[in-house]
Order: sequence, then structure tokens, then C-alpha cells
Amino acid sequence: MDSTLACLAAWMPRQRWYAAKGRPPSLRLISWWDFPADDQDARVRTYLVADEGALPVVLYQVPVVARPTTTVTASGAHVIGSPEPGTTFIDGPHDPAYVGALMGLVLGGGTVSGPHATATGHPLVAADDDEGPVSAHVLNGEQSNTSLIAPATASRPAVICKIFRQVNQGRNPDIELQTALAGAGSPHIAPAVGWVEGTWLDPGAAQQTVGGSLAFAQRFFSGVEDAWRVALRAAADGTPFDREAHALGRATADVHLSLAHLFPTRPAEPRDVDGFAETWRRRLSIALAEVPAIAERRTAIEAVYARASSARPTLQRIHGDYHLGQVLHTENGWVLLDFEGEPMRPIRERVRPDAALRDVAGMLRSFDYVAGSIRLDDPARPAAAVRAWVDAARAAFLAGYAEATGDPLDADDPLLAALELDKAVYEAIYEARNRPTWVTIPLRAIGRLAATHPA
Ligand SMILES: Nc1ncnc2c1ncn2[C@@H]1O[C@H](COP(=O)(O)OP(=O)(O)O)[C@@H](O)[C@H]1O
Ligand SMILES: O=P(O)(O)O[C@H]1O[C@H](CO)[C@@H](O[C@H]2O[C@H](CO)[C@@H](O)[C@H](O)[C@H]2O)[C@H](O)[C@H]1O
Repeated sequence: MDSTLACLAAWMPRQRWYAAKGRPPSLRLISWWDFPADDQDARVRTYLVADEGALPVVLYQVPVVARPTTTVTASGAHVIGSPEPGTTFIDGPHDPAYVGALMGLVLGGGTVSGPHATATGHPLVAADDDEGPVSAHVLNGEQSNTSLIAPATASRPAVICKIFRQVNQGRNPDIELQTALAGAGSPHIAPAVGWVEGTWLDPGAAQQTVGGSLAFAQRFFSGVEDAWRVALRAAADGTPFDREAHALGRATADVHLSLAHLFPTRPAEPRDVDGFAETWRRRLSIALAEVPAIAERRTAIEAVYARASSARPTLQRIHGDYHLGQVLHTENGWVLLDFEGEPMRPIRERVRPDAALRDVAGMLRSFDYVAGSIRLDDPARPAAAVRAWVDAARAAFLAGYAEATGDPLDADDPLLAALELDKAVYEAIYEARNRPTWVTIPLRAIGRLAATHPA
């Protein structure tokens, strides 16, 4: 097993979903389970490994197909390594044996098990017994998880199945919130198709079995673009985005209203807002260590946070990592995706009731990212026109949101300002770790947002 762990530890840091960038993992095997495979050459296994170098410890789900090296046809990019002579490990989602096994579980149900661990499929739609092994391909792009797309068949629409790379105790909020919203008939959600839940021994507590979500399947909207693409094109062409942004504000408010109806809400108490401020300060100190350019803004940033200390919003479940890339432009309007919350926040914080303005702030930042990305692509482009596009989109989004909630929304609200600034600080850390050439986008925003609200 040591050679298997060494092989995984060498490969994981190169994966986008590996959280502790710049540090090799310190892996401990927690468990595994094997799927039955039709292909005699393939052993289909999911490893649960804990990265104990991370604080708190991060548990990863690593599906692996082991094949005799002489039979491997997978592209080198998807090969994990050869832990033993003659055997090659392939990244499971890129191998048909794992794809067929996982999709079979999520669409058809059943349980697979390993030492003190299980994985159980919970299909929500009746399976087509004649379908045979489901084929699917990995969705390309920069994602926190790995998603498989299974094309439509005569008996079912196309399906996207997200494999959660980081595994936590309890139901993943992506599944929890979207199944509740879909069940309540929200038109802004992709209908759920099924999910996979697992049990394993808690890495932090001897002999205690815990459970959590492993994968989530939803209807896949083929051939549609996300709001990021649509907005980027509109901004680059100089086409107004006001109507779309207004409808996006309305859809956002509609989802917030549904979540407030479906899950408990409560007024914030002083300790809640102190908790927000504590998170902002903690994040700022990480950002100061990882992105030193922020240091000159420190006092101004803290002043913006201090202005929000008397805010008392109603707390409710929210999206938590809301940006243009999380919304699809379908023929029936905007559809929201990925309710997992901020990947960098511990899960226990992500499932707590929160301020709905956090999502509003996330989307406002995303409009600014459109301008930033255009400037990165074409530094010679006059900044003023793109800025005017962003300002109009922001205003339209806020107007649509306020209209649908029926509550006026002050664009200078101190809590909104603090949340927007905190999101920019989050983005500075995120970009420094994942896309260093993009870090100028949040850095410029931090300068602007801190200067707009002087002490
Ligand atoms: N139901 C869907 N229909 C079409 N595309 C989807 C669907 N769900 C996700 N996508 C695409 O996959 C991308 C990643 O999905 P997301 O849920 O954000 O995963 P991650 O947690 O890995 O970031 C989205 O930005 C979107 O482009
Ligand atoms: O992968 P996730 O969807 O969970 O989100 C993470 O990655 C996003 C980048 O892909 C990051 O979003 C940032 O970049 C977007 C443009 O690519 C921009 O629209 C967002 O406003 C900006 O925050 C997100 O923060 C991160 O959690």
C-alpha cells in the first residue's frame, strides 16, 4: 500500500482539485471500495485518502482504474503512475470501466463496499434496464471537482455527474439545497437525477463510522453557455447586459426567497456579525501572508469591515460561492449551479445560515471580473467603456434583485461593501494559488473598494 500512496501523493499536487497548492500531500489511507467491472483487465477502486499535512485534515476521494501496463490505451495526461511493475493506475473518471460503474450506481442504485466503508447509489429517476454500461466524458475546464457528462439516450436526457473530490461528513450542500429547490418546483435549478452517499471510519475519531456525499447527478443542459461566457462576449462587443443582469438579479432573489421558505431563518445577533468579522480578519491575514501587495491597503480594508459591525441581516441558507460561472443561460432563463459554498471554507461554516447579501456581493465581484479579464486579454483596450458596462450591469442586477424581494437595496450598504471587499480578498488568495496571472483583478478591486469607503 505504501507504493500506492506514494504514487497518489506524487500525482495529486498536479490536479486542480488538490487544495494545498505548493505542498506535497501527507497521505493516510482511510479506506477503499471496489466496483464490479465487466472489463476483466480493469480493477476499479475508489481510495479515500486523508491529507494529514492540511489543517484541518482534508479527505479526498480518488477513483483509480488499475490495468496491466501493456493494455493501457489512456492518454499519458490521465495516467497516475505505476505503483508496481507491470500495473498502471489511470485517473478513474478518464477510464470507461470507472465511468460505467459510477454511472450504474447513480442511475441504477446499489451498494459497493470495502473495509469499513460503503458507497450507495440513490437514483431519483427510474433506470432504463436496457441501457447497458453508460458512457460519459469528463467536462473540461477549471473546476474544483470532476464532472462526467453522459449524453442523452432515447429514454433519458443528458446527465452531468459531479464527483466530489473533497469529501466531508454530512450531506453536501450542493445536494441538500438543489434537491430541496427542485422539489419545490424552482425553475432556476437543474433537476436532480440521483446521488451517491458513502460511509467510512472518521479519520479524526477511532472506530467511529461517519457518512457523507460522494457524487451528485443532475440534468445536463447541452449546448448552453454559462453567464460568464455570455457576459464576457457582451462586454467585449460593447453590448449592454442590463436586461440579462436584471433577470439574473430577479432569479437570484427568487432562489433566496425559496431557500428562506425551505430552510430555517433567524435574525443575526451581534455574535453572528462578530463571527463574520472574525472570518474577514482571518482571511485578510492569510491574504497578507500570501499576497504581500495587499499590505498597503490593510488599514482601509479594516475600516470597511468596522463599518459593517452594526449590521443585523436575517440569516438564511444561501449559494455561498456565487459568480457568473455558476449560472447557465438556458432557453427558460437563468439556472443556478454548484451550491457547495466557497471551496476554501470549512464545511461546518458553509452549511450555516448566512447573509443573502454574500451572494449579491459575489455576483457584483463577478461583473468586475469580466472587465478585469478583458483587460488581461487586451491591455490596450480603453478601460472607461468596459467600466461603464460593469457599472450598468451591477446597477441592473441590484435593481432586479430588489424588485423581486420587494425590499430596497442600498448599493452603499456597509455589509454589502464589507462582503464585496472580503470576496475580493478571497479571490486574491484563490488566484495567487490557482491562476497567478489573474491576481491583478482582485488586487485592483481591493484598491478601489477600500478607497471608496474611506475610514
Ligand atoms: N446541469 C448542467 N448543465 C450544463 N452545464 C453544467 C451543469 N452543471 C454544471 N455545468 C458546467 O460545469 C461547470 C462546473 O460545474 P460546478 O457545479 O460549478 O462544478 P465545480 O464544483 O467543479 O466547480 C459549470 O461551470 C458549468 O459550465
Ligand atoms: O470552481 P468554483 O466554481 O467552485 O469557484 C472557484 O473558481 C472560480 C474561478 O473559476 C472563482 O471565481 C473567480 O473567477 C471567476 C471567473 O473565472 C469570476 O467570475 C468570479 O467572480 C471570481 O470569484 C471562485 O471564486 C472560486 O471559488
